[in-house]
Amino acid sequence: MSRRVFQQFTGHKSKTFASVLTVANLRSLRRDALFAKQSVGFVPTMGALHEGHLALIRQAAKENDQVYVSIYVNPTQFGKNEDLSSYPRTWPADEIKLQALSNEFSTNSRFGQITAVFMPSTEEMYPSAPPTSEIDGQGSFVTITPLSTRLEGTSRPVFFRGVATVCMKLLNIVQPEKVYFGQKDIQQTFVIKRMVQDFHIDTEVRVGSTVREPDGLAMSSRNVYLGKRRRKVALVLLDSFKEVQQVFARGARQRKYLYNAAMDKLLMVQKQQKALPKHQRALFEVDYLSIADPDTLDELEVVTAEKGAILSGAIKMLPVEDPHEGEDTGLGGGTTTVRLIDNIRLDLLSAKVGYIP
Ligand SMILES: Nc1ncnc2c1ncn2[C@@H]1O[C@H](COP(=O)(O)OP(=O)(O)OP(=O)(O)O)[C@@H](O)[C@H]1O
Ligand SMILES: CC(C)(CO)[C@@H](O)C(=O)[O-]
Ligand code: BAL
Repeated sequence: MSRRVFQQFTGHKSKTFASVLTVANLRSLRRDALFAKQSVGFVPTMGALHEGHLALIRQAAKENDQVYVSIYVNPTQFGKNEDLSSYPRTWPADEIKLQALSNEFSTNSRFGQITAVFMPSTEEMYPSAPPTSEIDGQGSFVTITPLSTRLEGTSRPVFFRGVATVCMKLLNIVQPEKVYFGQKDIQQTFVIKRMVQDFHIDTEVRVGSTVREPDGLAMSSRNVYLGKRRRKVALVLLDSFKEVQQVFARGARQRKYLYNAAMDKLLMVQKQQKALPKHQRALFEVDYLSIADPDTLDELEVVTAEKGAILSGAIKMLPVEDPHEGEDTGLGGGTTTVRLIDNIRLDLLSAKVGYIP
């Protein structure tokens, strides 16, 4: 929807943001901001915007004069058999959400303005060579090891190389005072912080809390693939974290007790689902469960009450079996495996009241 049509549709007088396609144009805007002594906060995304993204943009607008958002589905972070081609691309809906936010900010002097939405082409982002997703592919890459090789990196071996590479490019282009990432992708925040530190990038990394659906499921652009049946079972990962919170609140500190509390829950629900007829069940596989140091993301053998831990994991919701006529199987008809990640901060205070931080 064009901006004019949007205004007619909503009756709002919109504050305009520039949709920027090239590095040169983005840099020119950035120079204007610098000369005007306006601070810039930057929110990188892959689009298909939801409340998680909007919360990061709100945080950026509270802390900066100007907000730049990027929408770019970065090919190098997708493995060869991952969902690059089917990743949701929803620009008209994204534009409406950004415009609504922009209007909200323009009526409140405590908020900065969304100034630019950067939507580069792949030729613009990878100027000298076509991007590759091969593990041993050639190209100009940023690798942050060993952090990138564990947890998410085990299942997605090129993922963090792609993320670090594209974020390095984006940070070089935007040069924001602050850059915003979501806690939902916790390992990504560690990789980016390490990159910023090790390459002396002049920006502050800010991490926004995970935004959840009313029942607790972490919002994710990929949730649209789930459909009703898998959506119900998808909560099992968070439920397994709640089991860990309970045993931690009761005094368990050793990894094996904490780990087993989560795993028992996951295996129990898996068994229940397997026992159901094919047309009713939603099967899933556990990819990993991690209980890690909140400062380093190294796995912990013992979790102390003082320090706590980051509890994270990933499950794969397998394709919907025997869908019945008219069943809501989600975008893609239930044929795709949907990989879900989540994490919580495990600490005594929140464990005692079962709060999900
Ligand atoms: N539920 C959420 N709460 C807070 N931040 C989020 C949430 N979901 C995503 N983000 C953050 O938004 C930024 C852009 O993420 P991205 O565009 O990949 O969306 P996504 O929902 O994570 O999609 P995906 O399905 O690929 O996981 C990242 O910093 C990510 O951590
Ligand atoms: C940070 C990011 C935009 C890089 O492509 C992506 O990994 C994401 O959306 O989390
Ligand atoms: N939110 C992380 C982007 C990805 O899963 O590819």
